[in-house]
Amino acid sequence: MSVLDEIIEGVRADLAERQARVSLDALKEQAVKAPEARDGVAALRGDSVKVICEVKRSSPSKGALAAIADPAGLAADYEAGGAAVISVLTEHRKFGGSLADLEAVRAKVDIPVLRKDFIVTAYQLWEARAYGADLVLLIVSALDQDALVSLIERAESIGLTPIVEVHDEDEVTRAVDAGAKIIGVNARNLKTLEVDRGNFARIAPEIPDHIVKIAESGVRGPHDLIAYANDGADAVLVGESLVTGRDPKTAVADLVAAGAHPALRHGRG
Ligand SMILES: O=C(O)c1ccccc1NCC(=O)[C@H](O)[C@H](O)COP(=O)(O)O
Repeated sequence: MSVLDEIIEGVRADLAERQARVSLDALKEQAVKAPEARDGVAALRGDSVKVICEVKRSSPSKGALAAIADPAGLAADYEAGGAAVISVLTEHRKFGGSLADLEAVRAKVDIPVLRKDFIVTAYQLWEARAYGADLVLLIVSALDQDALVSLIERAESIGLTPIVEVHDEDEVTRAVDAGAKIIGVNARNLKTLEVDRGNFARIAPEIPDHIVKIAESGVRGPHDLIAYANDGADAVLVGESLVTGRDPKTAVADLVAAGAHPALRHGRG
């Protein structure tokens, strides 16, 4: 069984437990009362390379990264540093996250918030909206094509912006065919956990111009952002280097400043 399969097995078990406790109708009622969704596409477009900053306590590849007792406080630091979007890992078993983290972060910041999880059912989309998410991650390799198409449509119909994650050219084709407006290319192979920053450069040319392109994983500092930007990234998604560093606000500000450099502006916006 691959790491991704193992994660999804745990996600499905936890999901079954939540579904037994909270009906879909109750979630829908909660979602109706949630603050209106913020525009995820608008937040990720523009002249500069945008920075998505992640609240990440642990990971299958690295184990414990940071305790993060106050996820909302960390998100506020990210926002003060100039983050465009906050990503909150809500998966619990491997990443130590929760829907409570998502809710607390969304209540604290004024920028869009991504529910980063392993979404396999529409119930999780309603959960995302009920707890305040503006964007959700949909991982192509975790879904068959019918499920991908239907989850993108459902997400958009309830006000969520889907980020569709790919790892190779075939998955780009599937994401584009399914109607993705934002595609994230993950440098981390979810089967081997190896990070290959060259993955973005190989795959990005296959993504049509009108689609927002995010380079996910492996950003250690401004030099990696610049490399991804030169290969066509509109945004980068950064977790580990921010949660393990000493000063997240300054680290984000450094990335944002690098992303705003006029030399990166060609062809963007
Ligand atoms: O981070 C992992 O080890 C991991 C393993 C299996 C599935 C997903 C995983 N991470 C999710 C992510 O995509 C990253 O958290 C995100 O792109 C940030 O990456 P990084 O800056 O390298 O922490």
